[in-house]
Amino acid sequence: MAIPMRSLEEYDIHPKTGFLPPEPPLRRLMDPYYEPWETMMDNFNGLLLAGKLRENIHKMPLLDHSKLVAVEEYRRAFLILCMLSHSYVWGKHEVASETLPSNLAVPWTAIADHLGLCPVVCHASVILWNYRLLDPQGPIDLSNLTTLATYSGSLDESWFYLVTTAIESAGGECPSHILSCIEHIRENNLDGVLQDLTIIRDGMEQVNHVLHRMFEKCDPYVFYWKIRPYLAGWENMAEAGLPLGVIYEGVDSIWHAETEEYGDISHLTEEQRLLRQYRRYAGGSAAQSSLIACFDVAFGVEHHPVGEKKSSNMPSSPVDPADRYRHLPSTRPADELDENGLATPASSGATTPRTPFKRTNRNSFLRAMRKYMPEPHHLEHAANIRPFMLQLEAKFYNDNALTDQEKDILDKYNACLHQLKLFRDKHVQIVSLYIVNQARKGPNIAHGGFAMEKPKEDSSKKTNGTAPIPISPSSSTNSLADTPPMTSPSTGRHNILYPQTALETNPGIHANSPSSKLTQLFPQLGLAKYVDPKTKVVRGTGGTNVMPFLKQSRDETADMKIALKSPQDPSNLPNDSAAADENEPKKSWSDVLWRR
Ligand code: HEM
Repeated sequence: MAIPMRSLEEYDIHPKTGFLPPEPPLRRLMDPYYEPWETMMDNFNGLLLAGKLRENIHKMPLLDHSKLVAVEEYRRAFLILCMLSHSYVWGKHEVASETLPSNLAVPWTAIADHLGLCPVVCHASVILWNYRLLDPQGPIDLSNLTTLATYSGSLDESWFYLVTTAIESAGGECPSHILSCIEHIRENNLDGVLQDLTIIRDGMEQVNHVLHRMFEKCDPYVFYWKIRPYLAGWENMAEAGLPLGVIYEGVDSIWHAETEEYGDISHLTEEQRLLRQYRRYAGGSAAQSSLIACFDVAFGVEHHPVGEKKSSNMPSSPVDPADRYRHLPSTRPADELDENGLATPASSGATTPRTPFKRTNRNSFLRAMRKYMPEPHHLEHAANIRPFMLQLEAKFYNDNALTDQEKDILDKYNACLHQLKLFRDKHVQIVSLYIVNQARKGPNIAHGGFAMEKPKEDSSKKTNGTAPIPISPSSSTNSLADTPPMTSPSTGRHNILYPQTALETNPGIHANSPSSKLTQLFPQLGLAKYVDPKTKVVRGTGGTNVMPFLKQSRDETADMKIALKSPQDPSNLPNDSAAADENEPKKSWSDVLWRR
């Protein structure tokens, strides 16, 4: 018997807006109890700029999340805590903080648990729950959107988020039609299937149209050097001084005598207890978009570990043995130690939340990203559309008897895949421009692109052409002025200002930091590298080797197209992937180039 489908509500899908909530997110928590958070948000960019954010956060009370009622309030609170916490950890020209104070960590973790998320910035917080309509009656598109919060206060950052919000809106009708398509397949309602696929294809075309607009108002330089650093999480961040992640104060240190947890930890040393407070999370990435993941699930796109599968369009490269994402990483470094203090491979995945994954997605990075999507959005439970298309293909070859309507359905399925492939084509170009090029070129000027007065030169201390570090005395105890430099002059001063962008592989661990002691005790933890020093291969949010990964993902999408070849016509043997797709445009030069 067929398993009944979950309802749209259970997936938290709206028929028109998809994964975006149908009403714009709350602009403010109205309960005066939460005023300390909202007041911080009123002054957020200013405090960060003035170097006063951390000290003001220290003065904030620890608020009880349980006074939040509606899910909209939880989402607003989550956005606030994402903004404050990432700014707290990364600062502005401050040393990254290994500790998140309890007044952020405790409510953030509880709210994340409530929403089925991890306490770290994610796509849902900055894209789905971070917009306002200029005209409340107007559409959710780029002519009518503005953001509620940004880290940098820049229009480029707003545009980066809003393009992505507008993508979610443009494809908003697709998720409900994916579910109805599956329902229509079960009912053998082929008119319905064709209609659903047509709507999905049109939505995807709109998605691609919006993605092209990223270039208009988001400057790649600003993105890479001023925005992306704040979206970084604390996984694979040894170079930034966070080899073990961040200590969530008060979260994993509250032990209740009546729970088994208490018995578990009573024998632990102080260091082991400290280690248990560290959490490691990937940062925010649109790879956490439920919409794109839902297309993959619907069309049965198979993703593999990078390099593992030879795609028809790409030479196979060896699986990168240094890629942390060959296994699902644990979010707590302590989980990687067995009782003897030895590291064990992290095979189990997230501690928050646990999700069963469908086998079509064998790429661990993409699977890991699922735990940064709101839990109801996981469509893995739903059957996908592909098995029906494979049935049609088999019918064609066995009986040579597809009806015109069945052929139309296959064509539409291919057309949807083609749109997804076009999306990934354009995305590869974007990443090349916004990340790879920026990382390779480095900042305009060595100290991070800031114009500043050249100090009087002391010829005896000249450092091979790099400008001095622009640090003014600050009241912050964590200011860079107080600490020894993290890099030698030859490795580039910008890494001191933007440690998240560091290309070299020396762990930037500070003397006397909690992690410096712990990494001596547990040297096997926390020193993962994210750039190959020889090739300078740039890795993404989670240590993925970005370009091979994204190109493989694009090719895996194209490979799913089902081309019907006439068995009578030998010139039409498989491999002519364009033949089945009436919508396949002529290859552009960039297409040809990207394929090389
Ligand atoms: C300036 C714009 C963008 C940049 C620089 C960018 C960068 C990246 C990077 C570096 C990755 C690799 C994984 C990671 O490290 O997180 C990635 C993956 C991904 N991004 Fe983007 N991205 C951008 C915009 C978007 C937008 C607007 C979307 C739409 C929702 C999107 C969807 C995805 C998806 C779905 C993946 C996973 C790989 C795949 O499914 O093929 N990205 N992106």
